Amino acid sequence: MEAVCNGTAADSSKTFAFLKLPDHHTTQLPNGFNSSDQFNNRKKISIMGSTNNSQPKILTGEAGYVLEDVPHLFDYVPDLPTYTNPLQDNPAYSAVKQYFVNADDTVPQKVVVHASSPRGIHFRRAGPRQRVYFESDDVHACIVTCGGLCPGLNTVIREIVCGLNYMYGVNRVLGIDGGYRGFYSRNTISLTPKAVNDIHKRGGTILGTSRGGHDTKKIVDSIQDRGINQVYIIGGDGTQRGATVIFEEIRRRGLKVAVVGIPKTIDNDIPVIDKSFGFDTAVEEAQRAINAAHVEATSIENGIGLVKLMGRDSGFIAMYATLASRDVDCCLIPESPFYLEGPGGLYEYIEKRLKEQGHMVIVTAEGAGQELLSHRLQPKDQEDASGNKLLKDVGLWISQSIKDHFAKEQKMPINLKYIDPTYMIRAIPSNASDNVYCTLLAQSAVHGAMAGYTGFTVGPVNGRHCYIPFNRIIERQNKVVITDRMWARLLSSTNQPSFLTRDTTEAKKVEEELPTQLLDEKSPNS
Ligand SMILES: Nc1ncnc2c1ncn2[C@@H]1O[C@H](COP(=O)(O)OP(=O)(O)O)[C@@H](O)[C@H]1O
Ligand SMILES: O=P(O)(O)OC[C@H]1O[C@](O)(COP(=O)(O)O)[C@@H](O)[C@@H]1O
Ligand SMILES: [Mg+2]
Repeated sequence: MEAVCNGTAADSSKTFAFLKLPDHHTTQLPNGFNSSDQFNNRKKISIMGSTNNSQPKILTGEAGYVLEDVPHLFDYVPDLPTYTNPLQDNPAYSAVKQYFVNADDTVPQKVVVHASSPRGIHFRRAGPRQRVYFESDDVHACIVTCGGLCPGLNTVIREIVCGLNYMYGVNRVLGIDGGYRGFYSRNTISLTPKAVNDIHKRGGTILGTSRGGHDTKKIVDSIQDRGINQVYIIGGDGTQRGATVIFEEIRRRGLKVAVVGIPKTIDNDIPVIDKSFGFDTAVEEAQRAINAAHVEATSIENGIGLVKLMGRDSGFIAMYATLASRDVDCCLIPESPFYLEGPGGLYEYIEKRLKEQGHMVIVTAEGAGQELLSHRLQPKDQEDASGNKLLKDVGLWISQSIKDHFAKEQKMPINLKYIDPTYMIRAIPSNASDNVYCTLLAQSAVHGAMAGYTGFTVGPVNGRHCYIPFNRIIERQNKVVITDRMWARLLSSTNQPSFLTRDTTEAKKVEEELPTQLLDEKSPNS
């Protein structure tokens, strides 16, 4: 490959721009975007952020244009050579009109606009670049999977290995065994296209996973000792937090190591991206549990089928599974507080439904109603090894509460069947659409690392894959907004009460708290 040496932030002319945008720090940044792969129309753009610390890298342009950019290796490694991208000689790409994404391509976060709207926040478009910052023979990549299982993990692993090999001729890829702690306490696995050929057909992760055990210093020591220069980290919100501190430590040490996050969350609680891999599969598989609950409920007098689905803080799986099924009479999610007793409560609704149709199906997300049972079942505030709050089993609690209520004064004989398919759902392989999605995620991740970007998570924003800075991924959780039309669609489909009637002050509080968070964002469920 032909090597060209670029100037870097360190040796560029020091132009500083001071700007203030809502929700971001005002910082100063040397105007170091002197790579051919950066903005060509640089004159129009002011830069905010910092190239050598962990402040967001924000560029602003005309008409309210804002680019929330991702770090690049040349931000802190001086005199980096670049190479021609081997993709241009790849037969698979020979018929493609434009191999490489335009260096100026960015993707808007907000697609619904008015004539007078500012252009708003954008992210750098993912894809292959004309020049790469690694020579194929020099790449030594590693892949790690952390957190809970999710359909599609093996597909992402497979496609990173195959993408690196088939597109960039990279032969050295290590699998880290058993999550973050595997960096320093376990053996590694050599990953070749042959070794990963069939793994997408299996659930789980061939690398193993774990919670807890994140020791940043030991992890980066291990990366440095092994000579790894591309780190692909697949995991949820906790994992992306871990990836952020690994990236910061790598930058502090001045290492030429690209750190790339691939978002994994079965319950879709990662913000900014359209949706996470495994989510479609989970919604589809949840139908089997809901169908079983429906069959049980309709086969017996006053049958109630209750299904608990994943979703600690975000009720997307429950909401979409309910909307997809049409057999569900009531969906309970963490974002929408509910109550049992009195007018407008769950008991009243159950009684009404049983009288009307003789059966009913209830779907609850695992995080729903936690405030109602916070003082029951388990001693309070237990955590898993990663520090996630352990939830009480809302399914068991609701089952018992409903049974007790209808048994009281022999009110009404009911037959309740409780189904918890959590681990059966998350252990299956991904479905066809998630498999395609995983391929795009993995290939976008590989293109980004080869192009020298680092400290980013990859994911689709309004259908286009983007490089999103870590801070945007970890700053908040994606949640169902119950004042959006999607939740209204659900309420009108199930005819369940909104549970906002008991106490108008409670209702008002919910309204005040929830809608504003997404006003400036694309709401994924609107
Ligand atoms: N704030 C954090 N800093 C560093 N590592 C973290 C942080 N939060 C979680 N982790 C690590 O990330 C890994 C996965 O986190 P976890 O919350 O269990 O799953 P998920 O990534 O699916 O949310 C664990 O090894 C955990 O130690
Ligand atoms: O029993 P485990 O392995 O801790 O996993 C249970 C948790 O994993 C999940 O499926 C996913 O959680 P993460 O996104 O944090 O991995 C949750 O819905 C559930 O509470
Ligand atoms: Mg998590």
